[in-house]
Amino acid sequence: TQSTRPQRLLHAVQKNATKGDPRSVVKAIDNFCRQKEWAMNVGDEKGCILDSVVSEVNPVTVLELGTYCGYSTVRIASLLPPRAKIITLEFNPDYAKIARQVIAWAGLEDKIQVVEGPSGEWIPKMKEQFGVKTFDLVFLDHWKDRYLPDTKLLEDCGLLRKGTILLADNVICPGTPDYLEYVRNSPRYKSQYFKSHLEYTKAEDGLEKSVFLG
Ligand SMILES: CCCNc1ncnc2c1ncn2[C@@H]1O[C@H](/C=C/CNC(=O)c2cc(-c3ccc(F)cc3)cc(O)c2O)[C@H](C)[C@H]1O
Ligand SMILES: [Mg+2]
Repeated sequence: TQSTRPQRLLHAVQKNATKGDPRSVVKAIDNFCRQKEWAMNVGDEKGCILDSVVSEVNPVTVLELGTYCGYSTVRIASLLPPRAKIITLEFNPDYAKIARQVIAWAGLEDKIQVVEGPSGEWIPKMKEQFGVKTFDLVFLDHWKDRYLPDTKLLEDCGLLRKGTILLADNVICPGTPDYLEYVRNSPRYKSQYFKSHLEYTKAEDGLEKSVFLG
């Protein structure tokens, strides 16, 4: 039977990346997407902005919405201090399966918890199921029309604290207009746009970094 693109991406990692070396996993995926098949990873250009935000925040508890193949999960986890953790939500079991294998190849299983299921169900359970008090950093990269409802859900569940950083991918392409309007106009956020390009292309895209003010 025909393989899927995520399966081919995983094989490229297993073929070209060094087991236990997260940055070589990131490189192998970027090379695969540049040379073989485009895939919707945050990519190397926006990835550098992601790296700088993660390094600046130095988070202990991270939430990622939308794991896909685990590219940004590995990229973030590779920069986390020893006891820090990232919980990543993925509701498609096939993608979750691929992501777990990419994460295993990077040797980052101890820092990453892949949770299978929809964000709407799991966000309200974060405290009781995973002992999360609040998140230091949230990376939004799932369906674009879910950024706003899930942000409001995070607020309502008390999972954001004064200073929590929300970092959102694709605010230009494909675009998240309702989310942008909210974080840029709400008195509860201080928002900043990082202009970049859609992964592996010359099209404009960017990341929106928003600080929750409490
Ligand atoms: C109701 C469930 C919500 N809760 C959920 N809970 C858990 N997991 C969820 C939820 N909603 C979705 N997911 C998972 O997250 C992933 C979804 C990722 C979506 N990403 C894009 O659509 C995109 C498109 C382009 C793009 C740009 C230009 C183009 F021409 C083509 C494509 C670029 C980009 O960087 C992009 O990130 C994964 C596929 C999906 O199973
Ligand atoms: Mg994206």
